[in-house]
Amino acid sequence: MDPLPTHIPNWWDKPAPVTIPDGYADFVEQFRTLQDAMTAAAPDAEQTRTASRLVAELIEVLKQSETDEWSQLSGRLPVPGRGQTLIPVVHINSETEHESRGTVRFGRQFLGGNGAAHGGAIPLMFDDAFGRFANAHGRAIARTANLHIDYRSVTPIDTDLTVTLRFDREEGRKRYVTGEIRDGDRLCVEASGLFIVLKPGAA
Ligand SMILES: CCCCCCCCCCCCCC(=O)SCCNC(=O)CCNC(=O)[C@H](O)C(C)(C)COP(=O)(O)OP(=O)(O)OC[C@H]1O[C@@H](n2cnc3c(N)ncnc32)[C@H](O)[C@@H]1OP(=O)(O)O
Repeated sequence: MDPLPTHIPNWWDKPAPVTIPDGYADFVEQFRTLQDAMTAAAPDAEQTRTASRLVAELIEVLKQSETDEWSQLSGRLPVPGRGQTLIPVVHINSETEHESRGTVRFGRQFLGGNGAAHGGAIPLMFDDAFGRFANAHGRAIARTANLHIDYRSVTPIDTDLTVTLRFDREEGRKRYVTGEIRDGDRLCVEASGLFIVLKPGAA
C-alpha cells in the first residue's frame, strides 16, 4: 500500500501542495543507498578525495533550490518514508483505522554493531510511524507526548522485518498506540506511545 494515503494532514495545513518532479522519489531512494554505501565503505585516500568532491558538487546542486520548511519536498511527500532520508522507511501493506501492517528494512546506515540495528534508530522509526498513524484517518493533529521501547531481542539490519501498529484507544485528547517489530516469528521490539491532540491555537 505504498505510497502513503493522501488524506494524512500536513502540518497545520499550512504548506501549499507541492509539485513532485519526475524522478524525485528515485533520487530519495538513491540518497538512502548513498548513506548505506558510505557506512559500508572503507575508501582509500584517492577514493575519499573523489567521493568528497562528488558530494560537494551534490550539495551545490541542492543548495540552488534551498527553501523554507513550508515549501521543501522532504517530510511531507506521498513517497515511501516521506522523503526523510534519516528515518527508516516503513512500507505499509495494509491499514485500517485501528491497525497498520507493513515492513521495514534497516539499511547498513542504521548499524549499531555486530549486525544489530542501532537502538536509537528504532524509536526514530516508531515515532514517525506512530505519528503518521495517530494523525491519519481524519484524526485531529496530535504530538508525541511519550514513547516507550522494549528491545526484546536483536533487530537485524539488511533484513525485511514486519511492523505492526495498533491504535489502541482514545481518551479525551490522549491517543494510545502500540506496535511491534518481528523477524519472522521472533519478537524484536515492542513499543507504545502516547499522542496528545493539540489545544486550539497550540503550535
Ligand atoms: C505531528 C503530526 C503532524 C501530521 C503529519 C503526519 C506525518 C508526521 C509523522 C511524524 C510525526 C512525528 C511526531 C513527533 O515527533 S512530534 C515532536 C515530539 N513531540 C513534541 O515535541 C511534543 C512536546 N510536548 C508538547 O508539545 C506538549 O507537552 C503536549 C502537546 C504533548 C501536551 O501538552 P498539553 O499542554 O496539550 O497537555 P496538558 O498538559 O494539557 O496534558 C493533557 C493530558 O496529557 C497528559 N500528559 C501530558 N504529557 C504527558 C506525558 N509526557 N506523559 C503522560 N501524560 C502526559 C497530562 O497529564 C494530561 O492528562 P489528564 O490530566 O488530562 O488526564
